Amino acid sequence: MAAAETEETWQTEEIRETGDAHTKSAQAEAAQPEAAQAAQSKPAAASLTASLAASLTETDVRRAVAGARTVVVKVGSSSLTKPSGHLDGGRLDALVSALATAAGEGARVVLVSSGAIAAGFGPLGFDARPLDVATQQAAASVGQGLLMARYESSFARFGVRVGQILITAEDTIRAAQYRNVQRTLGRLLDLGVVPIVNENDSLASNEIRFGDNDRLSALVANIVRADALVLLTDVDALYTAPPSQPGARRVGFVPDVVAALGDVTVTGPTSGVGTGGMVTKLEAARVAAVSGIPTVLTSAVNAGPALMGDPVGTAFAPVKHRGSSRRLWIGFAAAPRGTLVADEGAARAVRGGRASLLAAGVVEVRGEFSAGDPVWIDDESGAHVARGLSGFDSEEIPQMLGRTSAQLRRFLGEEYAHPLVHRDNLVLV
Ligand SMILES: Nc1ncnc2c1ncn2[C@@H]1O[C@H](COP(=O)(O)OP(=O)(O)O)[C@@H](O)[C@H]1O
Ligand SMILES: N[C@@H](CCC(=O)OP(=O)(O)O)C(=O)O
Repeated sequence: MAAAETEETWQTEEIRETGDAHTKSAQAEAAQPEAAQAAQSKPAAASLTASLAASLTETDVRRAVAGARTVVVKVGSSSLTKPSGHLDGGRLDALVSALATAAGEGARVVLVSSGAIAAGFGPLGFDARPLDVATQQAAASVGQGLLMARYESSFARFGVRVGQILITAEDTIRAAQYRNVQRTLGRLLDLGVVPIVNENDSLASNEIRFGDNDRLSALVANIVRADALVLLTDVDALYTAPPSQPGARRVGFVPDVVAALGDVTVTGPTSGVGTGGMVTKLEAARVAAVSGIPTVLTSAVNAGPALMGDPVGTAFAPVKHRGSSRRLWIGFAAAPRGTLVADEGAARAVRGGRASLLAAGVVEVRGEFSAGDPVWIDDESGAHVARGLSGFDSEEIPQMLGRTSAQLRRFLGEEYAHPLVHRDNLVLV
């Protein structure tokens, strides 16, 4: 690696408000007339800025990781597999040794493991990672089984049991299914099992999928209320530019990942088997940071030292505030399926962070979606205001537009007298 020697630390500048509405409390009054909503809405910016003030030092972050009661560790395909499309058992065993040691010391460990596709294409006779979705899904189906078999035997060396959890974005954005995932993960941890999580690649449809396990790991960290997130990859740390570029400097500590995003050059995967590259790892660190979770990013061979709090890789400070975990899922988990266009008053009320989106303030519906699907809420100029879960199927909505709750009740029935998007189901963007 041509990375240079100088270690760099970003100083915390004034924290910018970046549209991280996922951190904003939108516990709001029930839907009200627009004027009342606007009058009661308090600007969230001041409290948001205060809550985003990152104040932890690198030592604090390292200590938090070492002392984490619950830790989520994500490992990438390139750290577990060979370019030929087969598992690299030796590297997998080394990772498991580090995780089992942490578990043996009392940590509740969740492993988010990539590698299903990368471990499956070789046994299927392909020379390189397949490009078409159907073959990727077939490879994942084969590779996931191989991966779990190897994890089971490797953890068994330490008397540790593992459990497989395959998640689709679709399974988890709805409240009931989200709680189901949360409950299963919690119970596995209570039973002393190491849950091994991956996206359900064989079944996830392309339109609605995480696509990368970096973001998934941050969301899982949120769902299990982890105390730390460790991202393991094939590079020892974050650099100011892709490490192959001359002059790239290693970054030891990032006090404010939001500000840092503008200061580093990152690219997608370079390994041929990874999917998101450094772009999605920074996104994961950002999601973790706004969830109040410290993150360390380093290479898989550094898993043990990272978990012990040694100064390896890059440490990312969290912000103080821990947002609602379910809101994060709404904000990050899935691509919106359609759009509800809000009029000026409704857009203002929603932006205020305290209002549901009522049919009375919606002028247009676009796209085809079902109740519970994620949708954009746009203003009339086309700017995104929020993401939310629709309360109705798209085909039901046109007859509701512009009508008050009383009119909806009278003309369409009680079941229609509800917000199109309830305030608990939306996040500002
Ligand atoms: N600024 C950067 N600092 C460090 N690595 C970077 C940067 N920009 C791009 N990368 C690349 O990101 C790669 C890791 O991403 P990826 O291949 O998706 O790994 P994984 O399979 O572990 O998810 C590294 O090998 C590195 O080449
Ligand atoms: N879910 C996919 C991996 C997706 C992914 O994020 O891969 P990577 O960039 O290697 O962490 C698989 O198991 O093949």
